[in-house]
Amino acid sequence: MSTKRTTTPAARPLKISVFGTGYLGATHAVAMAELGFEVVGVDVDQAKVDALAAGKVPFFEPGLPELLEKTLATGRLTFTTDAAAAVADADVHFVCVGTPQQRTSHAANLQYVEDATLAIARNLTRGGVIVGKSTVPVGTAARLRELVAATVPAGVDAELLWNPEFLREGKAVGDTLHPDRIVLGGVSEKSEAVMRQVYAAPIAEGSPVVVTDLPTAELVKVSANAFLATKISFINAIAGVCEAAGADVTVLADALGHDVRIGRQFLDAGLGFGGGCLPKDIRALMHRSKELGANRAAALLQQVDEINMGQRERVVDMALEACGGSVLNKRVGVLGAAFKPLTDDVRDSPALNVAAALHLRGAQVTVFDPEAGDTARRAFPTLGYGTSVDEAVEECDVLLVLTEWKQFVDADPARLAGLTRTPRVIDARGKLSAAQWRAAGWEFTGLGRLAA
Ligand SMILES: NC(=O)c1ccc[n+]([C@@H]2O[C@H](COP(=O)([O-])OP(=O)(O)OC[C@H]3O[C@@H](n4cnc5c(N)ncnc54)[C@H](O)[C@@H]3O)[C@@H](O)[C@H]2O)c1
Ligand SMILES: O=c1ccn([C@@H]2O[C@H](COP(=O)(O)OP(=O)(O)O[C@H]3O[C@H](CO)[C@@H](O)[C@H](O)[C@H]3O)[C@@H](O)[C@H]2O)c(=O)[nH]1
Repeated sequence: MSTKRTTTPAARPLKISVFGTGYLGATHAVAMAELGFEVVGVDVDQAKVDALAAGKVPFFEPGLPELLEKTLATGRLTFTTDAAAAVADADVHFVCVGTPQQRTSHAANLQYVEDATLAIARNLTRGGVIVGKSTVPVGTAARLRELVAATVPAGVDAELLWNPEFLREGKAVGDTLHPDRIVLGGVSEKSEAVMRQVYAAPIAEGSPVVVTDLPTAELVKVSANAFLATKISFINAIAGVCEAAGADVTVLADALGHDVRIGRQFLDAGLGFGGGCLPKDIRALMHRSKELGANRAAALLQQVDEINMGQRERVVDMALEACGGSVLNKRVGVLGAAFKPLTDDVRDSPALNVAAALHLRGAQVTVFDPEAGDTARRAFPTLGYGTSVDEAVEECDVLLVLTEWKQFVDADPARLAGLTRTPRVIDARGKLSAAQWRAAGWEFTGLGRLAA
């Protein structure tokens, strides 16, 4: 009996294009190359592409420069501004471009996502999978699908699916290589198989895969950020009660955190959330919820946003109070400019908002941040900047700790006290030891920690 042998051609390794090489896209491109794929990163910003191609990460992200250098050396990773060439050669195309907040409506600006998706669709010469990773309002992917269908050249088989990203800045490399979940929205059997190939390594490690429809995938992402934001605003609201009642919000948060249903993470009271994600994402969800008539979600998020922004005003008021009602001509030392430690990102930074508000009231502000000095200076060129903790502290009438970099938390309060005009500190992130600073002669105020 003769057996007919069917030979399946060995699968060609997938080639990947990544559109947008900012905080998300650069990390994703490097991580995909680290996983063994041939990757091309595409951006409209020539300077960014040149820097990455030369092995320089244009922002601060721990571990990324080393991995960029390593993957560039393999020859698997390249960067270009030539969308057509990048698309023609790849099988899977990730959309990682920005979705910033629109100035007036607070809705997400989807222009970049549309442009990048269209650039991919227009240049597809054979079948391909377009994978949305940017954070978008629910309903966007379905609309993009129609655009793609109307744009791809005749006979080309293109699919669009949504695979939102949950990485944190400062931990972006680890989060990308070892995601705590992989959400795939709107896949077909074929594109699901392709995505399982892309994420074979984390799936083998145990990352759960959630396969769902497009709207659910889009909403998982913004709901995750909305929940995190709500948790922070919750603890900040409770911090207000603690202050009024003479309780300590840090001890309270620790006690709450022992309940596994609540958990300790994202219960750090203080200056509140900022950055390129949480603030804009809750506002975009607020806007979209109203459009959809889901007014309760919009009302809840409005409160979350108001509580959060109120924390910045509260710290400004505390600085005014500390200086006897006015900061005019007072020297204010500010430790921290980034929206959180381990990043140089100052998008919607609470620290810089507070520094700028005090500057506007006539204070002589000196800001120091170990990594975000340059980005801060570009965003707020009129503020004063120091190059060390000492320079920010020197001759200050009040010191504000606005981002909890380890070097600020570990600083020696006794030595710093001697540099000031008046040793008076406001700990807006709740990470300093009140007892230690007081023992070193500082007048210490912390949000929600009056009793500490
Ligand atoms: N930063 C994060 O931690 C993070 C995490 C998860 C999700 N996200 C989401 O990812 C998206 C990107 O965020 P980001 O922080 O990386 O923004 P970013 O501003 O750092 O980067 C966006 C990049 O896209 C480029 N770009 C714009 N139009 C383009 C086009 N047509 N083709 C190619 N490149 C183009 C820009 O030049 C820029 O380099 C947003 O939707 C954000 O909400 C961000
Ligand atoms: O207990 C806490 C925890 C955080 N923050 C603040 O919250 C903000 C956001 O922090 P974090 O979530 O760690 O930063 P991002 O890198 O912006 O990451 C968020 O936004 C990303 C973009 O959407 C998502 O991918 C991540 O999952 C989500 O955590 C920062 O200003 C923090 O200082 C607090 O005030 N208290």
